[in-house]
Amino acid sequence: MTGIADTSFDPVRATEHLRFVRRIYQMRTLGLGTGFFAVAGVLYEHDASAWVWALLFANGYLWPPLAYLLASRSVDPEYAEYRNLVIDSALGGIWIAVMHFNVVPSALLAVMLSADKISVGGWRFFARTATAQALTCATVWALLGFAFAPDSSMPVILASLPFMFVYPMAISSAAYGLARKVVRQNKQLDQLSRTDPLTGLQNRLHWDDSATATMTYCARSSKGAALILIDIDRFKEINDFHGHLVGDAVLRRVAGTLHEVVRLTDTASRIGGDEFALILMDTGLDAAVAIAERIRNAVEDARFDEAPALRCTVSIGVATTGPKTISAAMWMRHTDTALYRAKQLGRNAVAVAED
Ligand SMILES: Nc1nc2c(ncn2[C@@H]2O[C@H](COP(=O)(O)OP(=O)(O)OP(=O)(O)O)[C@@H](O)[C@H]2O)c(=O)[nH]1
Repeated sequence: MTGIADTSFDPVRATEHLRFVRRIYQMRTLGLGTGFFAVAGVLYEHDASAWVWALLFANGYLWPPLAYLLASRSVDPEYAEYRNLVIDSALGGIWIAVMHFNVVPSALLAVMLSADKISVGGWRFFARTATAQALTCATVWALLGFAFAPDSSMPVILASLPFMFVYPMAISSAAYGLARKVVRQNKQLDQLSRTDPLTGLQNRLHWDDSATATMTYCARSSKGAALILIDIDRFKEINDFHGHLVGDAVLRRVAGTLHEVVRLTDTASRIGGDEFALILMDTGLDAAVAIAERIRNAVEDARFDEAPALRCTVSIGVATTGPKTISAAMWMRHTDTALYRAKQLGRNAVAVAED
């Protein structure tokens, strides 16, 4: 802790805060717009003076746009909006006292002003706003000589109905929208955490899950799958001679070749620096070797604008699931041995795991 406030501008957070201000503006417009009628029913019965009506009108229809302007133009829109929410509660407290605690609209005001605070800032924020509400309510109640008339007439109840129905629906709909957003963002995060940023293929994490899931599926369905391990030959030399940017282009080209051969049910992953894995579902050894040869040929034929003289090859090991591969780790080891043999054969070769 340096004790110095962090004043740096974060555009992503600023956009989030403005979105929050807009969301609250919509909720406030709806809540106060319908809440106006709940209070108006009581004011009508009390034969309230013109200035009280003017204040109610200002609170119901002028305060929402004013609060929006104040928050959206503030240096710290989020902080300003939280302050506006406290003001909402304080104003609500005033109206409860002005209504002499007429039970239906007063209870509605108290409940709605509590529910939206909890949904926005949790119980601690609710405690702050409830305190503000209680203070203004007590002050105005004292100024009005502790007037107390809790009975609600039918017209007052009817005038409260729009607020009673519309506002909770809006709060629920906003909460549902936020929950869906969280689910969507979690999916995106999961996708990102499983993707190799350089090649767009699945990363090692996903490969481990896919290999295990494939083994389970094969054991249950008595179907087979093939695993192809691909390693770029002398990749270190490519990096050393042409530079890492060209090395990256080679990695992307090999990944592009894998993208071209996979079907929806297959999985292509980058599982190491220059090592790739392909799981082919429902595929026998011959078909897997044919695909491995296609990959080997495609990489051999590849040319690179960044390094026209560069020729690149891959060594490939192939193994299918079978009695010897009772776990994903064993399947991997089996295929790795085949890949090692392909390297021993002089590289740019495809080798099959021995039974
Ligand atoms: N450009 C680039 N290079 C990487 C990346 N990740 C790992 N490498 C490099 O990949 C190289 C892998 O080299 P080795 O494992 O020695 O293998 P090799 O040179 O291909 O040798 P053989 O496999 O025996 O043919 C290392 O030099 C790593 O620095 C990457 O994301 N980009």
